[in-house]
Amino acid sequence: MLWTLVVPLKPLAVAKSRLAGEAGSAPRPLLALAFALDTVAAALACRVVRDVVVVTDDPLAGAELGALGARVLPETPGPPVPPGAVAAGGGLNAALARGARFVRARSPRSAVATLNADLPALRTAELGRVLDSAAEFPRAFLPDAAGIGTTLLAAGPGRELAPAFEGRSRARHRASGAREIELAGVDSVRQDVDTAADLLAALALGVGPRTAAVAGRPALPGRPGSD
Ligand SMILES: Nc1nc2c(ncn2[C@@H]2O[C@H](COP(=O)(O)OP(=O)(O)OP(=O)(O)O)[C@@H](O)[C@H]2O)c(=O)[nH]1
Ligand SMILES: C=C(OP(=O)(O)O)C(=O)O
Repeated sequence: MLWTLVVPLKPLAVAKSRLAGEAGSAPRPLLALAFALDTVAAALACRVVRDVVVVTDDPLAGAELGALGARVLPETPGPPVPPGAVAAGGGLNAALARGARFVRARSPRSAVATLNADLPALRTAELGRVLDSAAEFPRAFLPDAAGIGTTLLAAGPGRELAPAFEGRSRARHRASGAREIELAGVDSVRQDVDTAADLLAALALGVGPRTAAVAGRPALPGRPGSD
């Protein structure tokens, strides 16, 4: 099964607020952008990913992610949000639902999965295994490394995504009837980065080249875009 991924991204100026003052000298918006670029580059290289739709109102991130090959959907309908202004938006679940509607309006039988934009260690082969596993169920999700949240929520053809992110979303997605994916060896798909400790864990797994450059660390060899 081939998937269209919907990747949500907050405006960089307000993204990754829990990293504020904790991630050494790297500016937080640059880290947030690097995480998103490494996440989307790895996703675009995945054999079972047909395309990637990024839902964001951030003009810089939109331009850079578009240049990688993602389709960029503004989160706020209407005229573009001026640089420096932060759109009101409807929050993460509204952005994801908007992305899923956009995909299904064009291709009603698409398999759709959300993927968080803060997975800088994401490995293409591990994402492929998670999506292959998700294809066995009408809806499925992958818990984050902390075991509290969710990094990926998938809906097969004809199924509503029904995203219930924010906070304790693992329990919410399970209660919604989505199947929890219990694969071993997919740490890079689970390792979201919210805190300085998460960033250290991602660096230990090996991050993509853009995060490595911003964080001042070597990139994981063999990652898309690393040289
Ligand atoms: N488009 C969009 N994406 C969002 C929104 N809220 C969160 N996200 C994205 O959803 C994913 C998971 O969000 P969080 O881990 O809470 O990331 P964050 O909001 O940047 O981090 P904190 O500021 O520390 O809460 C990341 O890819 C975020 O960029 C939103 O309102 N709109
Ligand atoms: C929004 C979520 O992520 P985080 O734990 O990164 O806030 C979530 O897992 O539902």
